Amino acid sequence: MENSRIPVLDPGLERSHSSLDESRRTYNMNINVSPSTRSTFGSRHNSYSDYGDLEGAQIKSSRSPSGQHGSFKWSFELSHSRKVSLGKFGSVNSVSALDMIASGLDVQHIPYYDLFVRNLSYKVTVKTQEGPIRKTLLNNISAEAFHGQILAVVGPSGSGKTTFLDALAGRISLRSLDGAVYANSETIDESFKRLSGYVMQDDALFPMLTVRETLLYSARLRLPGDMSDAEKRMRVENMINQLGLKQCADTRVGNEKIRGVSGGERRRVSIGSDLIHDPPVLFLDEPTSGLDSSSALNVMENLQMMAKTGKRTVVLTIHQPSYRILDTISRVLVLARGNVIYHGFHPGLKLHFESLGHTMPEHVNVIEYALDTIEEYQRSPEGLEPLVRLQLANKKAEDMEKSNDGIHTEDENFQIDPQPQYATSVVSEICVLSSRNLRNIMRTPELFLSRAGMMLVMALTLGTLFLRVKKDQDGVRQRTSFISFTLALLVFTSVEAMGTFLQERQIFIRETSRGAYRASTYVISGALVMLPFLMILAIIYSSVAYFMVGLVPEAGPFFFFTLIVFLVLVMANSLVSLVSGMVPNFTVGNSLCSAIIAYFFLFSGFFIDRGSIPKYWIWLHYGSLIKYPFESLLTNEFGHIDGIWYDNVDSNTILSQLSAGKVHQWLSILVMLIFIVGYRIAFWLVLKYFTKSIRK
Ligand SMILES: Nc1ncnc2c1ncn2[C@@H]1O[C@H](COP(=O)(O)OP(=O)(O)OP(=O)(O)O)[C@@H](O)[C@H]1O
Repeated sequence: MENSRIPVLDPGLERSHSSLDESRRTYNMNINVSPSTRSTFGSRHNSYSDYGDLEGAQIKSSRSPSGQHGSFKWSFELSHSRKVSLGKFGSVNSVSALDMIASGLDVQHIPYYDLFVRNLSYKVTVKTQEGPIRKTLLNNISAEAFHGQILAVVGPSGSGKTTFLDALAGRISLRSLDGAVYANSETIDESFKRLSGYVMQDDALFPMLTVRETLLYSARLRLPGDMSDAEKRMRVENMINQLGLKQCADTRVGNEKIRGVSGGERRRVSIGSDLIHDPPVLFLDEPTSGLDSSSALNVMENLQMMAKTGKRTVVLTIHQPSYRILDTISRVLVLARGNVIYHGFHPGLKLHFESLGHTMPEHVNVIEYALDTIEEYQRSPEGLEPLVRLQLANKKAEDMEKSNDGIHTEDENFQIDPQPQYATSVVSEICVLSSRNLRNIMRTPELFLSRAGMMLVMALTLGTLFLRVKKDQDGVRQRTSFISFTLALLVFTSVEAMGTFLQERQIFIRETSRGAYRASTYVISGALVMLPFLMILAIIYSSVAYFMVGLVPEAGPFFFFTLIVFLVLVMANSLVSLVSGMVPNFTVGNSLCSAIIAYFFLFSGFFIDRGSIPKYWIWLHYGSLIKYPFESLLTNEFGHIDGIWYDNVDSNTILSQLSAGKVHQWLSILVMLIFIVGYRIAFWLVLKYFTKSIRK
């Protein structure tokens, strides 16, 4: 992308007088506007107050020079304290801010970002029957989005609305884009991504959490670690009020299967959880899709209010906005097949099309009319060409006018604030994510209880099949089979854990794409939360099966057996998590996991002893996650029962026949721990580098 700096206009403003009148709680300023600056006031900004963007004070009088130079007065009344917040608007504000500080005001700067898109193009390579071709998804787009306003991107289906939004939101690799996107005067980069929020079309939320809990977890992850929990809770309550969610604050979010809040409310929860950290720029992909007209209007009014009061820049895509929704939108960008058809205030659309000889019927929604006209052109032999040409001609005239007036809308004085990569520390992320995981598990006890029930049934089944084994040749075979089937059942029944991650994947992508937390803390918290549950499962299985079968009746071997069962469950869970990070859906994941586990079994040493495995397959024997628990459990059993078993065969002989000798049990545990850590690291790498929503 182009990285040139944009030239900036010397504001040419001079202050001739300023004062703070404590008794009347007013602040006054006289400003002289030089001839070279006048048109700045006449075009983009309507009055000096637009530069001020005051919060904590009420503008009393602000006389706009409206394209004239000369002197004008500006004053405001303090509402509560001496504290006022100013927008970041270049040297104009720097002059006034310094002046206000000198007069005794406590001036804060709020970061505002205006977006300037310049000649943005995006092409992808598409495979066709005739071979690969380059398809243009965005063609030379220029547009602006200002703080405090909503820019709505409209157009027929497939016109490139989502692609445009993705390009602005940093969801398309910058290397693949031609042209430039500036936030104030800086080209956007990773840092900009972190100060913007992105609300996807699908509401990826945890169905079992309530609205308040969802927003609170989002606040704890996205707001700075040094902010107190009470402040975070207050922010959540404000957000609930702002979004009109008070009625359903303690209702579960729900989804298609679980009864929860309404579609419109869910949409607002999504918006709230991406806005809780108060990003100055917000992108929303079809925030009103799937909503009835009143919910859609409600969402848009909330967004308009947020844009205005929080001075946020809102860019969203929308399909056919109603009359009332149009009132909430400041400017529109009409796209068709990746081209700009119109950019500006929506009432201007009528005039725009009239210049081509069309007449807009009375009482017709201007956007609907525009979309219908575009459809007509798309179907006509000349295609969109006349519309694109008209827009280019208008833009050229507009640019000329601006350059004659010496207007440069971008300002070099304000740059993107350096953003910390993550809001909170690793430890805090682990705590919040673990707490959220735990709450989700507790809210779905049936999942754990069914797994525990399955363990019990498995233990009883194997327990009765191998009931009270003897110390003879049959007993050796039965013990070996019991250990082997135990491992098979433990590992195969772990595959069901895959569903959890696959369900959460969209949430993970949504949250991490805006830097809510690290992939590593997600992996660690996921593993930590599972440990107590897996331990309970291991205890249930061991305490029933071990004594029914009649394995070594000593405490040491029993606890060792339980420990191995636990580690096998953890190992299988880690493997399944890794596979779930790599596959597109449960069916593929299930088949892949089953195939991997079957291979691990085949090469574990139970079916084919190590000596009989061909050399070129031996790596699979050592890579098998079953081999180590299998050998250590055999040693645990036969190593503790001395004496002759049958026909002069003792424990050592049995062990060497089964698994080439007694293994060092603690070494096996170490290897199992290495497997667990290895799978988790691989899972983290997959999440970090491959589970991204960035388009190339
Ligand atoms: N990776 C891609 N490869 C090829 N074509 C693509 C790719 N991504 C998007 N497109 C095409 O680009 C065009 C614009 O897609 P986009 O999703 O931006 O449209 P849209 O205006 O948001 O559509 P809708 O209103 O239906 O959501 C479509 O024709 C789409 O098929």
